[in-house]
Amino acid sequence: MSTAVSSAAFGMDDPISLALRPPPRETASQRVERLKSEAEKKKISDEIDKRLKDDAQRMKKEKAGEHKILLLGQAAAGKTTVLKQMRLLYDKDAHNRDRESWRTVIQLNVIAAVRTLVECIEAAELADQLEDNDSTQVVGEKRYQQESTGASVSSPPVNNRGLLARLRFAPLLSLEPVIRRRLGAVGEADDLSKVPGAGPGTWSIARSEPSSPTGRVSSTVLLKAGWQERLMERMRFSSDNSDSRSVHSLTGSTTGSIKGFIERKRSSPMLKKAAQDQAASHCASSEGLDHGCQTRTSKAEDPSHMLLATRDEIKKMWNDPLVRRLRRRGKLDIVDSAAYFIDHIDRISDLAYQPTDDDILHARVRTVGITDDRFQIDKNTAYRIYDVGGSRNQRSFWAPYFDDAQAIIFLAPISAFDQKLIEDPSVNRVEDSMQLFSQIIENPLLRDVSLVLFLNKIDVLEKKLRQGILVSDHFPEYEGENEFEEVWRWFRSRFRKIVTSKRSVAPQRPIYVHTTVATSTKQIKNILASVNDAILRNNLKTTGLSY
Ligand SMILES: Nc1nc2c(ncn2[C@@H]2O[C@H](COP(=O)(O)OP(=O)(O)OP(=O)(O)O)[C@@H](O)[C@H]2O)c(=O)[nH]1
Ligand SMILES: [Mg+2]
Repeated sequence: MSTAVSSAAFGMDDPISLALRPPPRETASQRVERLKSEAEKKKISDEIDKRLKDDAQRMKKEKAGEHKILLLGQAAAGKTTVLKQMRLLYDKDAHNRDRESWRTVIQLNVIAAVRTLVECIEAAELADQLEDNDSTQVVGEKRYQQESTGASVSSPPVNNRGLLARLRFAPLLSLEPVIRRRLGAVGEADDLSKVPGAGPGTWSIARSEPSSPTGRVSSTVLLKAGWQERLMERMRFSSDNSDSRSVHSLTGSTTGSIKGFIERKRSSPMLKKAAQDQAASHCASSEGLDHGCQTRTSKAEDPSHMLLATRDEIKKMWNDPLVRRLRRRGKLDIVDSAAYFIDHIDRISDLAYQPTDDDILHARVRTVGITDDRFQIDKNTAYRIYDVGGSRNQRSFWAPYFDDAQAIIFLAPISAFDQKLIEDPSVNRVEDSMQLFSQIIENPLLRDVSLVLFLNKIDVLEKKLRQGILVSDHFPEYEGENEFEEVWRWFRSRFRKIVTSKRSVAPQRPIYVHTTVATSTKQIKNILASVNDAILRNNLKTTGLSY
């Protein structure tokens, strides 16, 4: 359909060449106009060619029984968890092959959870101290008055629980960057173009990803697609070479950081004693130490040994009255799976620990870029699943994958009603989910795509409501009881309203809504079976909304 026909291909007096020949005595401005119009026609022609090619490809795939499904939703919505479920259900061999690599991620998840707990204790104490300072000012004024009358007032006690916890867990926490490096993790603010294997183009926008607005290191780990293969490769390499040099340099820095920390805390006799006790017990707990901490063996940088040595302390901290209070009030800024892993710390810290299927489903790795997996569902059907990174700076990479999709599974974690986006702390996470869902259903490219909405993490929602966290504190327009069934029905009605308001975009498009716990294999298995039916039947254009 191209209009740029070469005169070498045809004689100058054939009909096409004659039609394309510039008019005689063409002026300069006419020539510009003509070329512009030709370029315009070529662009339209190319678009039609591409459309025809895409349609042909799509028909070929459909004929081969392959269905393209996109997993969409904000960060931590549960997209990768659904993908893991699919792997567990439809490709058990691949799931089992990956098992070992999840062990390291789970250990990192636990260590990051411990760090977050320590930070939360410190923050809570700081807030208490600031409050105390305010009252000290009042006390000071009173003291002045009382001193003048001969009475005395003692200053309020300073609590050091946070500092003690940081000290106690310093050896364990110092492993976090080591494991992140070992996994090839990408930092929140890292230049993704430097990630091994990251190509240009789709990665460029991700470079501007800001660090957490709180200034804290993210508790989740950012890994690029293919991390499992790379990790297994590295593990094989290190077991072949048992690189003692890197072990020593790493443990050197671990020891250095503990010593530096102890030095800085020398001013407090109570902390000094605790630090010395802790350093001594840490040395004692790392077997094979012939010459004290100076010549630590690799066990000091082995997360398994470190978790084993500190598991009772972790349990103690988890059950500390302050932490319990923060947990009860929903003030613990910790990932959803942290509680699961700490509850299973005895098993996870066992030296022979092997992750179970449930552990793998709870492990948290943030997706960067887009992953593409193929599952053979039965003899005639295959799924090609695209799992995307959900944070805001990743969303611009989704559009090229919309082209020939047949179904979208959109995940909205309604348990996040009391949380803000990491990327923008002024935005409520459920509001963001609704906005994103709205953008997806009004996208003309997705007019013919079956939509399946998972209102996810309802187990977490139920727990939060039981803890007394009020929906109306975050959605003042909510007037119902703070009761599970009423709350999830209300959120579902909010999403339904979005569908109704955008109905004109695709009046016949089927949309299914499920309340889900993505970590529950039994539930997801049933729901995926119905998703499968919906895609295969493909006769829902007449059904309209179906809840
Ligand atoms: N309790 C509970 N945890 C869930 C549920 N769904 C997912 N999770 C956990 O939530 C965390 C985040 O889930 P992911 O599947 O990694 O989230 P994602 O949507 O892929 O996030 P990005 O990759 O950052 O876009 C993981 O630790 C999951 O185990 C759920 O229904 N209930
Ligand atoms: Mg993911």
